Amino acid sequence: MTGELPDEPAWKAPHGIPVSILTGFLGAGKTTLLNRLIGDPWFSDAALIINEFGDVGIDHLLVESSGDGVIELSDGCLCCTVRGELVDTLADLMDRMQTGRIRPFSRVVIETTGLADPVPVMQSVIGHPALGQSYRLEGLVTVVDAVNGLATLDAHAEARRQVAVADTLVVSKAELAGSGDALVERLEALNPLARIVYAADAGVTAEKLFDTGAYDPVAHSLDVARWMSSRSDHDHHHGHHHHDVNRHDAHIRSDSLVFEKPIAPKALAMFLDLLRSAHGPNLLRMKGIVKLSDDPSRPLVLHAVQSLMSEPVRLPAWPEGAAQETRLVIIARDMPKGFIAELFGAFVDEPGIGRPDRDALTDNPLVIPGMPSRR
Ligand SMILES: Nc1nc2c(ncn2[C@@H]2O[C@H](COP(=O)(O)OP(=O)(O)OP(=O)(O)O)[C@@H](O)[C@H]2O)c(=O)[nH]1
Repeated sequence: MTGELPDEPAWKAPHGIPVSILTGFLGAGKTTLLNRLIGDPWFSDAALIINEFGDVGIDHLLVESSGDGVIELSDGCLCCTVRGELVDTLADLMDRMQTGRIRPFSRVVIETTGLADPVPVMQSVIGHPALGQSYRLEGLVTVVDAVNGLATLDAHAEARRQVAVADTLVVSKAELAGSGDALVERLEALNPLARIVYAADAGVTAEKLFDTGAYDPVAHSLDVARWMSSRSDHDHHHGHHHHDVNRHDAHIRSDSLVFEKPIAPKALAMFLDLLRSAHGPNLLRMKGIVKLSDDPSRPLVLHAVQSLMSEPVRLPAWPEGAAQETRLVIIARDMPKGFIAELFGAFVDEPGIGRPDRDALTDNPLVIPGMPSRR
């Protein structure tokens, strides 16, 4: 779970119960959205973790309490509140399921409070040694209010982070806001990885919202092709000018790269180690699909939140319609322009003028102790 690359190029299916996180600033419309979706059959084998029962207004759905604060809704969804640390709640749910005290669930949705920084929540899922065996991070959904969204993004760093690290952005209250173009443009600039949907769109079902297919792009219809294509290409061709549109967003930047030649697994491992040790705290989100030299027909999918990387998944084949080349998109704070391409180039390409060379980088005395450099 700490991001070791698999030694064997075997197909590796994702494991663990998928955990989706729903966030959004105060009053953005998280509860309204959950209320609409909770009747979906998708929720019947889910466990929903919320902050307070009152928040979700599910009273009409309550049937029975299985004791100690886990309740079962009439459609089967299990519901509980966070008590103490989130990791304890997740561990407790798993324990109860395994000991037969609550009915089995096959997915988890966590609604965070409006002011929460979602990164520690995500890290508590993928960074926890024991929980990481039982759960995997499926994705982060952030609700943004079309009426107040721009002002909220201006005023609150937490709101910008919620947008910057999301897999999916849901625009609520669009019917009250006229053209939401300025908001959408701002969201795209803050996070070119995310797909943007409208809360009022009837096509937005629980399954479509929460199952990102992040780790299984062959079975799902193509999260990878989407996040690696349209808007990151746009980003390429147009440089980064729209990152400077708003001074508040100036230090959150995305950087992406495309690389055609297959990459040696070792070179990739070194690149990732160095990226995380040198840039971990500022790295908000990374997604990538990598063409490895051991078997270029089976790409590796990478996901990271800050310095924590989910276990990489080796796909059996390239997603249909996706170009068969390595693509990495990184969203980071205070990242020098072109940093990723420079660093990547040092590991996979010939070192060039103005590009740090591999030996110099791996000898860097500033590399965090304990981070293997695998020379
Ligand atoms: N018109 C309209 N109103 C909405 C929409 N979504 C939410 N609202 C309203 O916005 C207000 C806040 O919505 P909530 O769903 O409670 O927001 P929340 O994000 O759960 O709020 P907190 O729990 O306080 O963080 C409520 O009055 C909702 O009725 C929407 O899509 N359209």
